[in-house]
Amino acid sequence: MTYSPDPPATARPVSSASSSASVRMPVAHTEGDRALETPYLQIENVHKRFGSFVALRDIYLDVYPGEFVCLLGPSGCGKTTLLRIIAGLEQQTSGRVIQAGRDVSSLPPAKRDFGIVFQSYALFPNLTAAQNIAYGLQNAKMPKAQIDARVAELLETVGLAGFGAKYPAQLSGGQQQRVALARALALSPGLLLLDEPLSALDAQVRVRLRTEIAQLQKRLGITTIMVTHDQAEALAMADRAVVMDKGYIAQVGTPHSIYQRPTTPFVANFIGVMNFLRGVVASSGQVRCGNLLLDAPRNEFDMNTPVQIAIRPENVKILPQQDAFDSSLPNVIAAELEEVEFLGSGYRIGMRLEGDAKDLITSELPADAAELLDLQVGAALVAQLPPDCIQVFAQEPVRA
Ligand SMILES: Nc1ncnc2c1ncn2[C@@H]1O[C@H](COP(=O)(O)OP(=O)(O)OP(=O)(O)O)[C@@H](O)[C@H]1O
Repeated sequence: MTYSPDPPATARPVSSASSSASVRMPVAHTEGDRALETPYLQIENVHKRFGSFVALRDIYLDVYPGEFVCLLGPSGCGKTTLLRIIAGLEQQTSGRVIQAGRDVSSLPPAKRDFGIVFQSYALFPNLTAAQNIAYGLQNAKMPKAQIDARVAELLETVGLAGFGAKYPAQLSGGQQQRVALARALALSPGLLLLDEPLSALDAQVRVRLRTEIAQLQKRLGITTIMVTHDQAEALAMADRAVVMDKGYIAQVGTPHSIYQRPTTPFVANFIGVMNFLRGVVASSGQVRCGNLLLDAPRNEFDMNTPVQIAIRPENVKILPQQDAFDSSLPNVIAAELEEVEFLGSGYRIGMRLEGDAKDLITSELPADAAELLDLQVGAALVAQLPPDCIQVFAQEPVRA
């Protein structure tokens, strides 16, 4: 599945309930060619309250056949609640869930068409791997010979051929999660729901399994929605990520577009690392941060509007000392090295800008570039903030 890197976003209507909330914008739901397709799953204006607490508001989302969508956001933003509503494990306060053209909004989970994997494996401890996988097939009254063949096929699919007779306690966390995945796929559901399926695993298994799940999902072509709070996981696995904040959708897009063009400081700060510098608009293409006048992309803000400019650490360049005097280069600034962190493949450094802004700016450097520099704390550095790598946002609190 391919998406254009800079797709035209289509917007869905904002409900009357949301029109009063100026921070909530119509959200982009589909990208590129997919906007012309019929969605497999449609979330229409879903709201969820627990008592007086609003857990979800104005949720519109279209998920396309075969798509892998990640619901991503900080703890408590509502991603699990949304997944549970899609499964029918939680009832929305209002709004509709349409799957394969069928309104499933009020159907119990058993009447819906999905397989689900939870964070906590949730296997029956007294059943073998094969029996766990066979469980739903037996309930569906499939003949035994067919069940045996299907279980063998599923064990093979999840890389556990030969492990069918083992009990959960005899399997590693990663293997148990593969069994849970095979069980979720057993009845060939139309939709696969994954609720933080990797978060209980150690880092290495987690990375291996995420690649395997993503490959399997593509091979099977099964429409998949995964909840995660791990942005690296979402960026690595998803066709599209849905970034949520405090019960609403902050941005939907390909991992690439969300990383490169976050639409709010919250998204910019949540996905990857972002430097922010506060300032005021000096002209449509310039922002003044303290005594620094920085070139920035043209923006729509009025003169003197308080704004913040954002730039990713990997885009902050460290220049040779002599370039400090090269007036043809834009946004060259003097800084003092304050922190050095070795990342393995390179270094992350923190620099205090000279002048009255005194902000701390982070830069990431490949090891070979860093080795040419004097990375002693207190060293004078010359940094550059390339204007085409800068985004200008309204000044609002950065929430993370
Ligand atoms: N049954 C419930 N009763 C009351 N409040 C609830 C209930 N379930 C969830 N909430 C609240 O709704 C909000 C969203 O919860 P949810 O579990 O969807 O968040 P999340 O984004 O999945 O967070 P986490 O990553 O920590 O699991 C939270 O503030 C949570 O406390």
